[in-house]
Amino acid sequence: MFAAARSAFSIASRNGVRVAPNARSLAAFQTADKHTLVLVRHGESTWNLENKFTGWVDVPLSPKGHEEVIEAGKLIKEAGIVPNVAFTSLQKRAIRTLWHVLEQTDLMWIPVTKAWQLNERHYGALQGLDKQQTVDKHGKEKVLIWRRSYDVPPPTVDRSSEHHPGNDPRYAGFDFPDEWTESLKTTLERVTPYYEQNIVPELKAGKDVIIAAHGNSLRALVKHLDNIGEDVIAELNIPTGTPLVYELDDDLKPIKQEGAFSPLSGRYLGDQDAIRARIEGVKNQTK
Ligand SMILES: O=C(O)[C@@H](CO)OP(=O)(O)O
Repeated sequence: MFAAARSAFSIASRNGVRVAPNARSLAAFQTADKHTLVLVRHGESTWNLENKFTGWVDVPLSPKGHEEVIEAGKLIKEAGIVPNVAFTSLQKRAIRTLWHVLEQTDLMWIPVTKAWQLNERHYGALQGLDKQQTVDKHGKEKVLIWRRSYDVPPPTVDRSSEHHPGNDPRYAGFDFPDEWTESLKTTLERVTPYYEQNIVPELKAGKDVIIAAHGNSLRALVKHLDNIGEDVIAELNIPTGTPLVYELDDDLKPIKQEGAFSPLSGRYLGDQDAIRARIEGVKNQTK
């Protein structure tokens, strides 16, 4: 939405005041404009720094990660983007990322929803292992298949493992299989329904949305948004702490942005060379 109209719309809604004088002007509000969806992968975590498979292990941001996402918040503010609602995972590296962004944009008051469906992909029995040592043990090809193939999951953990979600109180009330791990495909199978059922209604209601999440949960989401093929998504890496801005049309289909890195339609905010270097860094975690 146009900034002024958007803020009038959201302030009036917030105060419970009737916003649009009649249904026709409300429709005009909603059709004359684009919907903005901002995706942010968390900043560098302590285990990104140590090069360990992380998945659902709840590690914090590193000092550099904090800096990255403070900068991400500033970039969102400078771009004039004013999200109305926010979503994140149950993991502190993404939650803290969102907090920094909302602080920098002076939007700490907007509604925030946390959902496990936006978590990082569960890395099964690889969680906690050093990525390079895993390459040395199993070979580069095998590890690349575990990291980036669409549907080959890493080895599972069972209920006796500290990494099984059944042993973590935050997942109480959710029923996970005894043998648990996730591929990008199964990650997509929980991210996409969550997006459709919980985030799409917000976008359709005229809200602009920010999602702070993870490398692989966001790979799943952009695969869905941009209809990216299984082979192509294997090559796609998402940099830490870098806002990725989608503009969606009335059917919530992405509108290709100028400067978008193919195959994405959204554009990254910030120094484009530095972003390319960050993407390369993610790729090279297993050389
Ligand atoms: O370890 C992880 O959970 C993820 C993201 O940090 O790693 P990768 O990029 O190897 O999928």
